[in-house]
Amino acid sequence: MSAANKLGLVKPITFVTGNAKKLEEVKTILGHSIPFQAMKLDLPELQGEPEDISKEKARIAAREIGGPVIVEDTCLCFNALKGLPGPYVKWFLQKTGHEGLNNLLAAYEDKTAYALCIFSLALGPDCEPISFAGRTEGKIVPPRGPNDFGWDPIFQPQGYNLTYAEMAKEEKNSISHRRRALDKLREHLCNHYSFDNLP
Ligand SMILES: O=c1nc[nH]c2c1ncn2[C@H]1C[C@H](O)[C@@H](COP(=O)(O)OP(=O)(O)OP(=O)(O)O)O1
Ligand SMILES: [Mg+2]
Repeated sequence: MSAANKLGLVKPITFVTGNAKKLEEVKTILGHSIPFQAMKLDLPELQGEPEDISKEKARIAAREIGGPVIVEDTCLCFNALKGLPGPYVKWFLQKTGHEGLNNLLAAYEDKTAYALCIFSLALGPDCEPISFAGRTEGKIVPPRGPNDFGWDPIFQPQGYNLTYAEMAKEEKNSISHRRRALDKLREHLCNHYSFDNLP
């Protein structure tokens, strides 16, 4: 789409999340490529398929903010468990910790897993959200590395001997589920919108 056909955004996009670590990564990955502001809100933890959850989160956030929003929902999916715990990993982590997540796989040979991040963009309360998914393959291992962010210590991406937690931040951000989803979101936004009219 040529520059003339791009829609000029007049309201800044708000990234809505209650998770400071997510925000830190999103800021680092997007840099100044997309102007956005952040709003800390605890959105409901929904049930269902990952993309439906992310879209519904965006609808709720757009109603709360009354303008353009992005949200994301992150899943940790175990292949032996057909994708579970998936979107429910937050509760498994909170209640059973890294050990409990490892134990879930004790009965299975297959320790492979993937990290899935689905961003959804809603331009306003009455707009249908669009989603952008990023996925990184790996396996579940006993925890190694600093316990800074969620399940990072137990996820070892394919092709690496390090867990996400052991990797330098730039290295995680270069291959992560979040990075891959944000690459798609950034491309979509840059192709369709201009940010020149923003206050
Ligand atoms: O890169 C990551 N590395 C390690 N752990 C991660 C990552 N990304 C999310 N996580 C954790 C946070 C939460 O325990 C669960 C996702 O749940 P999820 O609902 O998407 O996140 P949240 O409630 O913390 O923030 P939000 O307000 O954006 O919903 O996985
Ligand atoms: Mg959440």
